[in-house]
Amino acid sequence: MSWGYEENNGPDKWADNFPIANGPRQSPIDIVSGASSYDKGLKPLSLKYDPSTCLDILNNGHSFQVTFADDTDSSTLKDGPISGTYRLKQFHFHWGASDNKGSEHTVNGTKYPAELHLVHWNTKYKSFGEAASKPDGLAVVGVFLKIGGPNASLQKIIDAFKDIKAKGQQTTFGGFDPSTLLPGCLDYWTYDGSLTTPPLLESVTWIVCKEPISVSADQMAKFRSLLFSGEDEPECCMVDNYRPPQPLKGRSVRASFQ
Ligand SMILES: COc1cccc(N2C=Cc3cc(S(N)(=O)=O)sc3S2(=O)=O)c1
Ligand SMILES: [Zn+2]
Repeated sequence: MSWGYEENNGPDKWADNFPIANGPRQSPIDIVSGASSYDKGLKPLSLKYDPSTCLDILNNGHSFQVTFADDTDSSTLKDGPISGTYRLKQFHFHWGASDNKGSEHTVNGTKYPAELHLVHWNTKYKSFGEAASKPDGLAVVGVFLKIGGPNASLQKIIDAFKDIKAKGQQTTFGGFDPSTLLPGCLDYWTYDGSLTTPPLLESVTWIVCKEPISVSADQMAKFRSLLFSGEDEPECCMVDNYRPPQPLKGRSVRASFQ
């Protein structure tokens, strides 16, 4: 039985096969804004994405992800809390069965209906796979989604859902610019954490944007039409694919803004 988000294989069971689930720097966390400390040494994020590096969109049975060519420095994250150059590998989302839950990080206990993760790896390592096991190997930019007007950029992604409804389905997805998914203000919180799904590796510098982007209720309903299940299996809607907040265990959360 592989990991998932059901009662019998969900977040409370992951430690059985992935003991790091109870480690010292697990993600996500609840961000208590009043407890975060403004760090004037934090630089603004430098995100430079090249739409021509966008390759395909895949339903991996846990979420859907858009994958990028990462053999050059065409799509990168620099500055912010990190040093060096991190390359964009993929982005994906987590969301709820209803609009009152779905995000992984929470802010003062508030859950958003969804959360976008843009996954980058440190080019001081030879490959994504090698970087994923290093304490400074990955940097994930998290962006909250809140219910509001329809999001034209998200609609391009939603239009591809018909080709990736079931687990394992994939289709080409080119020319998409992920910077169109970023909020206007790039103020962020940052802390040392982990992957929020197995293998739960403690290799992530988290960069969580304070400002959410909008998604309409109808667009959120389209996310919930995707399936965890494969095309030959009983249909199981892809919803509530989020891990709840984990213990802070003494970590500090820094803010790039006052
Ligand atoms: C060898 O390490 C590998 C190899 C291939 C894929 C992965 N990944 C698995 C889970 C996972 C969870 C992420 S999240 N929700 O914290 O942003 S990002 C991510 S991943 O790095 O794509 C790790
Ligand atoms: Zn994620």
